[in-house]
Amino acid sequence: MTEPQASDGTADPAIDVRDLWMRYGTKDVLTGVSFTAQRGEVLALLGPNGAGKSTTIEILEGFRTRSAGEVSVLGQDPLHGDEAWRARLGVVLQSWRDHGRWRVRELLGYLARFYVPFSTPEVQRPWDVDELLRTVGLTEHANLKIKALSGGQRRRLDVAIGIVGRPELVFLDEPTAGFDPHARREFHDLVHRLADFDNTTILLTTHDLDEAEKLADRILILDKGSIVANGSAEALARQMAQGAEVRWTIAGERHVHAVTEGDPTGFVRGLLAREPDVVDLEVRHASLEDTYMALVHRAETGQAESGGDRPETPGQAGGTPAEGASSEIEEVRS
Ligand SMILES: Nc1ncnc2c1ncn2[C@@H]1O[C@H](COP(=O)(O)OP(=O)(O)OP(=O)(O)O)[C@@H](O)[C@H]1O
Repeated sequence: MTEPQASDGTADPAIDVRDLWMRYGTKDVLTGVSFTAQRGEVLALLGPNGAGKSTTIEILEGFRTRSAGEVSVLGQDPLHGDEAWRARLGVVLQSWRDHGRWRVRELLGYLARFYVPFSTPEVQRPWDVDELLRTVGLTEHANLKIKALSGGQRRRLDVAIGIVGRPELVFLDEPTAGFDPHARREFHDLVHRLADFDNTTILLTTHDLDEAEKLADRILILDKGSIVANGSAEALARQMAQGAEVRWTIAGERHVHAVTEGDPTGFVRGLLAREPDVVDLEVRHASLEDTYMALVHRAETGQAESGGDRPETPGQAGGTPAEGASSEIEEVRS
């Protein structure tokens, strides 16, 4: 795919949002959101319920009029996007329940035809329907009525509908809700394929942090209308100084040590040199869930970027790296 080049020779970002504000009545739900997505990047937009994720996505899709700020999506202001611009976008909404009487292949074939006029030498539109059915794992269900599909199959169809026009940018709102683990794995492979081979830019929302960590090049955390974190899962963990936790057993006694800075390998090497009887050695890095909980907690309690108490992150049996705020701490647990 040929990418548009900016005057400085770099590719234009697929999404460029600057100081975006949204007010519903007297309530500000977005208060100065800024971020970009480069071509081929996979971004996960995370945040608690009501944080403003759907509002942000709907503004980018051109379905909602913003109160203030600058927004460019594939080089266009979404408020003025024409049909040709819309044909370059794919949208997978949280759910839609019409077309129940249509059959799967029939509906995809019908929708595919709308994209024919928007085919270009670089991007041939639409996607071949049988190939698309194979890609999303619906070949066996191609002749079923849509109302006869299971929830997960229906979600695969939603994804197929979103990408049938071979979009350059796809918005996926909680795409794998209702997927079984196998379908989820297949969907993740599809996202990687779209991003890596077709250079498709993907912005997804999810409440599944494991999914965000697996799929996203970059994670944006939105809380109470503003972006409180923007970076890879590793960068966010570093930003929160959430290092690793080393656990081991000596003579039946369990030990835990938090390494809050740098690579835990040095600590492990020293430990093994010092204690030849170590067994059951484990190194556990902070999960995205640890980091997410810490970042949202920090944003909501107004703690400063550096310093302040590090919050406890709930739901972590046996403690988290964040709890061992000092690398001097060494606990013994039996
Ligand atoms: N049309 C509307 N009119 C008034 N308030 C709205 C409207 N749509 C959303 N809101 C409010 O804006 C805030 C952000 O909602 P939004 O749906 O963008 O959040 P979200 O992050 O997508 O949440 P969730 O994770 O629950 O889907 C919420 O407080 C919501 O009540």
